[in-house]
Amino acid sequence: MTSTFRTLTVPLDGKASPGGLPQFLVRDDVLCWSRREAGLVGFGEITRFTTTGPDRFLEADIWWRHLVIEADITDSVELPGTGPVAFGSFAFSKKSAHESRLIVPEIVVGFRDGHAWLTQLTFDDGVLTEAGALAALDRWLGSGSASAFLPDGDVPTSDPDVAGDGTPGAQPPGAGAAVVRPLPLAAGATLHTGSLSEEDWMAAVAAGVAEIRTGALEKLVLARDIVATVPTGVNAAQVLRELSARYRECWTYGVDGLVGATPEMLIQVEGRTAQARVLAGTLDRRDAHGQAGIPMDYAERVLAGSEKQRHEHEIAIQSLTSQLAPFSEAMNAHDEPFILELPNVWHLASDVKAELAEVEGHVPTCLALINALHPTAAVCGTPTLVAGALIRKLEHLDRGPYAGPVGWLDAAGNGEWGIALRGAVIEDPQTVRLYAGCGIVDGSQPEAELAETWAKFRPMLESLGISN
Ligand SMILES: C=C(O[C@H]1C=CC=C(C(=O)O)[C@@H]1O)C(=O)O
Repeated sequence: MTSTFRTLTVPLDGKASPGGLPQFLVRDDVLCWSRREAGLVGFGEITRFTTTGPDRFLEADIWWRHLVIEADITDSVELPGTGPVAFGSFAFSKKSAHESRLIVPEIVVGFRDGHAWLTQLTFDDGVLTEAGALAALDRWLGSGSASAFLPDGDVPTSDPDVAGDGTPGAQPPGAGAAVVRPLPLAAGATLHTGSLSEEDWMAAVAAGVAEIRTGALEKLVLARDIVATVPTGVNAAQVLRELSARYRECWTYGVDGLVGATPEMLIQVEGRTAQARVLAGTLDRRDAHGQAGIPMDYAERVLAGSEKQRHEHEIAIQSLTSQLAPFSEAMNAHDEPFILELPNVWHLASDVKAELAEVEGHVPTCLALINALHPTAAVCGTPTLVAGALIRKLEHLDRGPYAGPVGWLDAAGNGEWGIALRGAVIEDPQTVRLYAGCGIVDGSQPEAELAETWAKFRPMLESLGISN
């Protein structure tokens, strides 16, 4: 690649899009990071970096820094997420065959704090203009309406080469804004066993508990997969819209076939401030009759009042804060965890905030932090190496990107990276592999953990139109 990497960011009129970012989730191939009405949506791809192995985060960090250091950036908005941006997804395991990736889109639409913007990214020669960026957005949306988002209402002259060049399969931008209720059921969809049958997975949980009782480790997270076959084809854009409408406390992600809505923030970096949301401790909101009738005070008693759940949570916070400490000047975590209410489950949650320290004259980038933080006890266990080895022995599963970091980063090192939970990989247009796991400690019951995996599959099953 010899041409210069160039980007242009211009403001959009957020008010012209009252539905915010989910309105732009109109294509199955969008790159997505969204929470409530804010976030980033990417269209197209101008380059990508892929890698495997133990140094995947640092290799990606170096690649990205090299790319942006020479970039020609015009940015009149100047917020985290403006200018050059890459979306990424990383394998959970350093031994995984799955490729970790950073993808640089051609177009990004961003919303945050009442601001909206559009970025065009390119290696091509030629002048980047607001009109050209809007025309490119139109092309991805398959419409001629992007100019309605200009702050002053001007209708720019579109680039005649690209204007009106609707992309096959795209829907008009408004098409995805409304949430369809009740959820459409996918005709003929079926579910299949993944790597392990339910019985074999429960045996693995029992083996994990036995190992914990020997004192070899304190906590272990065991996951399993199931496969959904959807003969009518998976509508990824619809899945993303459903997840972002229903799981408003979560971060909805879509990167190269990996889709989901995670409640767990691995690390969010904005300038010198880093934040994380640590979860551990789960209670299904459905009662024995399948009704979501469990009251909050019951959840508080069972989660916050349970020694097992508190212990599991304590281990998760300890694992994050001890890894973050060397990069921080100051850190605060609430003494008491809070109850996070999601449509499917309750969680015991804690938010951690750190003021980042300069290391060798630089604030660490989000990928440098991820390199130190991943895998946390919430998805692996404690001690990490013992838990990791046991996961490989007991799960019989390459987790791929499940439970790995997923998110975005910008040229300044800002970014948001969740842990890819409550998600799935769209393996082909009719096949989706769903993943869910549970923290296992002394006292964990295999049947209860199996039931918990079904509660954690629920967001994806519902958004795919499969009821359980
Ligand atoms: C491993 C998963 O959840 C983790 C995050 C929150 C609560 C968890 C738990 O209570 O077991 C898990 O540690 C998953 O959703 O697949």
